[in-house]
Amino acid sequence: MEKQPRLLASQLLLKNSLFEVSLNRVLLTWKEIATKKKRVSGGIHHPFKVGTSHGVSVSEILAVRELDVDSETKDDGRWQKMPQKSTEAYPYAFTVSYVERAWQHRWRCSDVTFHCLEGALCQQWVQTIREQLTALTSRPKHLLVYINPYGGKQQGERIYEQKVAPLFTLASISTHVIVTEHANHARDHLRTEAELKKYDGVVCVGGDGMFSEMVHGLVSRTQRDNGVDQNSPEEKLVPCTLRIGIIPAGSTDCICYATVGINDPVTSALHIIVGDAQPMDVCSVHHNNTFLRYSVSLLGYGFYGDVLADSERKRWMGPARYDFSGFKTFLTHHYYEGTVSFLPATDILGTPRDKTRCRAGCFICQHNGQLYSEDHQPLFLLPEYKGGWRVIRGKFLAINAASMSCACPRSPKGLSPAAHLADGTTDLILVRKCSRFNFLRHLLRHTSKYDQFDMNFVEVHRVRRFRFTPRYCQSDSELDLRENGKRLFSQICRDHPACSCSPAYSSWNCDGEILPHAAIEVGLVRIKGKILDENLLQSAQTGVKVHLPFGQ
Ligand SMILES: Nc1ncnc2c1ncn2[C@@H]1O[C@H](COP(=O)(O)OP(=O)(O)OP(=O)(O)O)[C@@H](O)[C@H]1O
Repeated sequence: MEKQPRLLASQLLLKNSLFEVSLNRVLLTWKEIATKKKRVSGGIHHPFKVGTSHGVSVSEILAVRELDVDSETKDDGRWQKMPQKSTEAYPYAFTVSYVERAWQHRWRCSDVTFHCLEGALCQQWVQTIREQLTALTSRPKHLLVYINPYGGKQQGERIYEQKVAPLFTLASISTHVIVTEHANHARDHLRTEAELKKYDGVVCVGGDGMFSEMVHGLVSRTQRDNGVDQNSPEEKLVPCTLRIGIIPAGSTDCICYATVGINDPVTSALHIIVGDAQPMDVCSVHHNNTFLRYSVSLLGYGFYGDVLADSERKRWMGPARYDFSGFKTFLTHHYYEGTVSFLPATDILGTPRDKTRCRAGCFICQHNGQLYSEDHQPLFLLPEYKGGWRVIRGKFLAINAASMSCACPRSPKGLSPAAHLADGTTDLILVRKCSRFNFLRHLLRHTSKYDQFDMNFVEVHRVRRFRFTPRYCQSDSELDLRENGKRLFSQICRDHPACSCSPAYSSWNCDGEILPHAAIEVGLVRIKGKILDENLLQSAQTGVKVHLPFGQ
């Protein structure tokens, strides 16, 4: 790495020991100076070992502030440490708040306070560090925050006020906070009223449903402002300029978990503050050339659709409704007949069953993503688009399209562990009709180290587009009259699951929302941002810049 010129270097006091503190454009470092008389005065324990160098990347410094040493040590009646002689000799101090990487992808805010001999030196340090922070252009300064007070355990407001707002204040981020009053409040506000030019990003405090509202609001607004028709699957979408941050406060928070590696509001807030971003693939779902929804994680028909439909009727149960409905749906063991057509992604690196895992700076995403950059020819001109469709008819317990691993705390490797966040594909998983026992084996493998695709009734394809048509209709609106009797009968069966007959239709679970149509066509659009976090793909921010939708 190129050696950076030093901006400042001084000997400063830290926890009663002298440190050589140095700053360049990239790093703030401090190293204890080994002297015979190591301690300047009386000994308190400190965690820094002599001679060990400590460093924090400038991009992970949250704030710097001058400290009023007098007020820090004056007697206000509360318990406090005895004033140290050393701080009398070094009466000026500044504190640097920075990101500390804790365990399991968890980030925490840490402080380090340096004491100086002179006030001018202290101010110089504060000013120089502030200048470096101001130069970081990817950091947000003004955020629009939506809180769902009813998501998850209904703790959204408390989580924001107690854990997130103080960090935004520390980092000098101004916020406009809206507590939603009804479902789709955030989506509609973003789509119509929000003065987006005033903000550097939008943040949702809630679960996957709230994130989905933000995606729909922002993407729709951008297309409308630019005169783009979302109903046409061939239409090239205009990129959004704002990013979306997620503070997890929902029931499953699958998107946060899959992108950050952990569901922790403080970690997510810190990722937002330092301006991390992660590109994401987005599926657009159409029915008869009418746009229905976007999906960023799971599109599930059959099992996951039925679980959602049942759990929505049991919202009063809280997060436990998913367990209850999951168990109930497993017992009903309904399968659905239909035709799945899909366009395999043949020009890409990686397969759904390889051992790769998407990480920040993922090579596969970068390589495959090149295909979708604006500099390349439209996808529908690629040879594979001409007649490359495959068709599978059958009886399915589940049809799932995973645009990301869909990892969550219950299934840490996810529905499709090797799926990529931003490679322009989705993993289509078909689970054919099988015994309850085999289906249970398949489901349990999501929570174990065993391959959930290594079963003869399961197949997985990495695809660019797919369609599904249920057996009993050409399309939902062109129902075959002869089948009407079956549909009616199936509805009765659905209402009375003791009957062993399977209903004709399931619902699509689109990122936790029910879709009103069974017959759908799915293509991918691209939401693009940039990746700054080096350890993992994980970052709380999603750079919302939509690129190519796929054409036929
Ligand atoms: N004020 C509100 N009142 C009622 N519903 C709301 C309100 N604000 C948002 N919603 C809706 O609540 C639904 C669920 O919200 P959210 O995703 O935040 O929590 P969750 O469903 O518990 O979590 P997850 O989606 O992660 O399982 C969303 O679809 C959203 O549209």
